[in-house]
Amino acid sequence: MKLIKTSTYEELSQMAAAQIISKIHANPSLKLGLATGSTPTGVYKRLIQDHGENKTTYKQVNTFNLDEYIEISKKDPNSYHYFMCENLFDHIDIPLEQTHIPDGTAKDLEEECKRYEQFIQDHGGIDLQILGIGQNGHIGFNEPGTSFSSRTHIINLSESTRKANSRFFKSLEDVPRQAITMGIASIMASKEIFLLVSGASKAEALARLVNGEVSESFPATVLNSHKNVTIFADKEASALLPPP
Ligand SMILES: O=P(O)(O)OC[C@H]1O[C@](O)(CO)[C@@H](O)[C@@H]1O
Repeated sequence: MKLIKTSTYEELSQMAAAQIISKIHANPSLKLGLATGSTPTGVYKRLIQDHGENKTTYKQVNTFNLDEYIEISKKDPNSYHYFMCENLFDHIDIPLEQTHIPDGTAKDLEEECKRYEQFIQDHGGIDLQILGIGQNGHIGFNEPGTSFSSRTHIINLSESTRKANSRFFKSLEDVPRQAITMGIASIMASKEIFLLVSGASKAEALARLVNGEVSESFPATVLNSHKNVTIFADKEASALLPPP
């Protein structure tokens, strides 16, 4: 794993965005895996800014999001569909039909998981996956204990994840109890992974990922066995890492 430490969140976002943009220039039909949550929003802002200033085009890019809440309509401001439109898709020239997110309102959710997994494979897989990390080590919505061989599946959200995400909802009660998420094996099948880690609240998780043994009890540790991972971490998130 390559670790890039930055002084600030702004620098982290700038550096990760610059690398994503250069990959799109090198491969205009990049298959780009996307994450939600607070961490990647700085990167998305810079992609939008660069699209305005330098006209980087997304006309041939396909995006694949990691996850979506179950039983939240796409029009609900708390859905990840809504989040992605607000934070990225509505501000760049990507055709909406080339943006893909699991459908948490599908009638047959098991079937939707199978469809989404197959769909990614039919597109030749993900070239570059952007990831955040939960304080409990979750990647996508794969909570501790999720099998490393899991493919896209339905997950029961842990209370700690629901609590962490309740900041976006009116109350904890409103936070969904389930989501569809790409599995660990689906994420690991990506050719390259950028993990974005920001803030003191993620310092322990990052230290455990970097120093710890690979264990299903802390899903992100699986990244130690991927061949092409870059971690972008700001100063606060790096605080508990051993000195170089
Ligand atoms: O960037 P945040 O908001 O801390 O979220 C971390 C992770 O948690 C999730 O939002 C799910 O809870 C992931 O999608 C994200 O990568």
